[in-house]
This record gives sequence, structure tokens and C-alpha cells, in this order.
Amino acid sequence: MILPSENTPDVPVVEFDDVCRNFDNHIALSHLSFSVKKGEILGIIGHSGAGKTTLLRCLAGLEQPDTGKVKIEGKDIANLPRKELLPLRQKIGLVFQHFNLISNKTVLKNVALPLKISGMPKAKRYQKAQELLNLVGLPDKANNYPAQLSGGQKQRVGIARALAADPALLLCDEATSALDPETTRSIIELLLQINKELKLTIILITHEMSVIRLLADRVIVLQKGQIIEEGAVAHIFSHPKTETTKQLLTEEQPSLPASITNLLHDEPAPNDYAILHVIMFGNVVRKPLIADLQKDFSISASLLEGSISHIRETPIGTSFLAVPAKDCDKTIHALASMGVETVERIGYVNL
Ligand SMILES: Nc1ncnc2c1ncn2[C@@H]1O[C@H](COP(=O)(O)OP(=O)(O)OP(=O)(O)O)[C@@H](O)[C@H]1O
Repeated sequence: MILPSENTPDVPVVEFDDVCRNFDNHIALSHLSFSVKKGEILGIIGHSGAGKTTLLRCLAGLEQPDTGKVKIEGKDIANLPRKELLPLRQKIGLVFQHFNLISNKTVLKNVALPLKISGMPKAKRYQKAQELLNLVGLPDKANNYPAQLSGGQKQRVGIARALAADPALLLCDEATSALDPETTRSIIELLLQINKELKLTIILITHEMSVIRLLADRVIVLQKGQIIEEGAVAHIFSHPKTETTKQLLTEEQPSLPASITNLLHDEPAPNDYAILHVIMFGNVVRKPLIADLQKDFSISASLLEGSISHIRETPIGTSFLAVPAKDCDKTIHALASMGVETVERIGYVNL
């Protein structure tokens, strides 16, 4: 049987307490503190060299912090006797970008391998491995070899293997980066299903912001081994504060064409238009806002740029509107009365 993880809900599954790790002159992690609750899905993002891999390696016990504590279910992994360290390591399932399956072993044996290492008898471990293959949607691939599977199927096997020892925590290191968008989507759905069914805590590192958007509850932005932004994905992605987060999100969010941004100025001239950056969440995204502005407030607004994305099931609309400068304040109030979350005037332009 596959068991949901069973730690006490009050103790964080993961806790970093003032962790530092240097390599020669490079700071990889600098006074890093955060915690992850049971059942939470945390995304970690940051530019290359920000410390993401070092963070994961410290968590997986593959790297020791120079100072500070890394706790799994309340236990500091650096100071445990070997006898207690092994069972604690088994509480962490690892999912890799390139699957890391053993090519000359069948799918069933790959999944059963962690159970073999932990000493489970053969019949029992094969039964459990088959249950895991059923869970990840590959009930009939037990006797295939990795080379006979597609990338998405290989990653499903990788996930089944990571779940074999009933982990409390799944660490996903760029788990979807080698997959096409459709397969990525199906792996995201599988991870969400596992998170729900097994109440499994998941930490994922990825450079794909779309994966964070669809999968994570919370996100941490790392820079030079420190947290520079942290919060609910919906909040951080719609109100990024730091340049780093804005850069990481650039490809995700619509922006004004340079032909307009180059003309923006701070004070309105006669016949200018105000440019408004409008962010909305939930059902308001589907309202005919431009038509309503005209009908109910006699404001003529033009859409310059816009897109709708989703954070989990919640739609988020981001757009840039141009309205006559004299109607700017009136438009901001009108949009607020329609339930629009954020309206920011970013300047004036003579269109
Ligand atoms: N084994 C090591 N020896 C020397 N320096 C290292 C080592 N591992 C990491 N570093 C340095 O520590 C810093 C953080 O590296 P890390 O690999 O954790 O970043 P990252 O965010 O995972 O980057 P990437 O996205 O490129 O994988 C970098 O400056 C890196 O050069």
C-alpha cells in the first residue's frame, strides 16, 4: 500500500535556519532561512549561480552547510548519527531532469530499487513497485526497459521510484526541463495529484516560470544565496518587486512595445493618453471591461497589449490600456469599482 506521509502537522517538513555555504571565494548560500509546511508545494527560482542546486544538495544531505541548520521533520541532518541519518534520507525522494534510470533494469526493477536497498523482501517490493506504476499511470510498462519509453514515461518512472520509500518530501530538480510542453503539463498534473492524494510536500527548482505558476503554492526567489522575494505565487508573479524577479518573469508577462515605452513621459501634455498597467484576478478577467468603461462611464479605452495566464485554476489578466489623460483618475476609480485588483499609471504618451 502507498501511504500518505504522516509527520505531525505543526513541525515543518523542512527548515533552513541561517544556513551558509561557501566554495573558495564563492558564496553559494548566505544566511538562508525558510521553512516548508506539510503538503505545501514550494518553487525555488533564481538566475544561474543563485544557489538553487546547493540548496537542494544541502537538503538531500549531499552537501554540508558551513554553518546553520538544515532540519527535516525537526531533525538537524548535519548532527545525526549514521543510524538515524539513513531513515531520514529515505524521507526525501529525488526527481531529476534526465530521469537517472538504470538502463539494463526493467521499469519495475528501477522503481523497486530503493526498496531493495532498504531490505524489503522481493515479492513485497515488486507488489509495491507495481502499485506505484499504477499510480503514475504506467500499469502496463513494468517489464519494459527505459529505452522503450518516451521522455514523459521515463519521468513517470522517475517519480514512481522517488515515491517508493514513502517520502515526506519530493525534491524535483528541473524535472520537466527536458520535456515538451504537452508532456510537461501531464507531469505537472501527476505531481498535483500525488501532492493531493499522498499529502506530499514538494520542493521544485526550475527555470520554467510556467511550471511554478501551475504547480507551486509559494515561491522563493534566490540571489547570491539569499532570499530576495518570497510569497504566494499569485502575489509574487503579479507584483514582482526586485529587478531579478522581473527579469525572470519577462518572458511570462506582456510588456509594451518599445515604440510606446520610448515615448512615455511623466507629465501630461494636451491630447496625451495615459497608459495604465492593469492586473486582474479571477472572474473579473472575463468581464468586457473596455465595453463597460464606454457604456457605464463614457470612457474610451484602447487595448495596447494584454494576455491571460493561469495560476493553478485562477486566471490572471495583465493588460496595458490607453485612455485620454483627462479621464485617467476616473478610469482608475471605475476599474476599481469593477473589481480590478491593480491599476498603475505608468506614464503619458501622445499616440
Ligand atoms: N562544488 C563547487 N565548487 C565551487 N563552487 C561551487 C560549487 N558548487 C557551487 N559553486 C558555486 O556556488 C554558487 C551557487 O551555485 P549553484 O550551483 O548552487 O547555483 P544554481 O542557482 O543552481 O545555478 P544553475 O542554475 O546554473 O545550476 C555559484 O557561484 C557556483 O559557482
